[in-house]
Amino acid sequence: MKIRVGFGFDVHRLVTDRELWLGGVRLEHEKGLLGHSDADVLIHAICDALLGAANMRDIGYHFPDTAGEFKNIDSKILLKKTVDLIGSKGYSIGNIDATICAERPKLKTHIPAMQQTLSAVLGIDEDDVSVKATTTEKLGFTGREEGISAYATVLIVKE
Ligand SMILES: Nc1ccn([C@@H]2O[C@H](COP(=O)(O)O)[C@@H](O)[C@H]2O)c(=O)n1
Ligand SMILES: C[C@@]1(CO)OP(=O)(O)OP(=O)(O)OC[C@H]1O
Repeated sequence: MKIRVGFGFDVHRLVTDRELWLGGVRLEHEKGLLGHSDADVLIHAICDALLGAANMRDIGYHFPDTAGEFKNIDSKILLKKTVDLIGSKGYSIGNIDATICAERPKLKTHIPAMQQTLSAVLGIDEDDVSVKATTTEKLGFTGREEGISAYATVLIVKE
């Protein structure tokens, strides 16, 4: 059995007049994340972690932000495509551990919905998808609520 680890990181800017999508879940907030897609920063970090683990470049390589087909796309679709990409190299997902850095909104009550949504798209147990949240204690761009960042670590396996 081959076991590989991967790491992903992403940032998107918070702006008015955009929906806020995190972990495949739409949250009520006065601002949303700006991007070519729905800008789901958590899903993008997970996609990059999965692609990195399989040594298959990154999200922008497979889904360029210059392509009309990805404009405002639901990032859950990109996540499913990413699972299929690593599957084409024989890999399946062991587990995922991720952290969202956001001053606001409070995310703790939404974490179970994110875990449920992500595990369904990924085709793995909810117990294998960990999502955590932290503020950055009002420091930096996340602390000033200019943006939200996310980090993800994954383990993938090939029998
Ligand atoms: N957007 C967020 C940020 C944090 N949480 C929860 O609060 C806990 C404490 O956060 P600190 O940044 O002050 O350490 C954190 O462990 C999360 O449980 C949250 O729900 N939403
Ligand atoms: C997802 C893609 C594609 O719609 O666009 P964005 O939503 O701008 O997100 P980013 O994290 O910059 O990653 C790559 C992209 O090509």
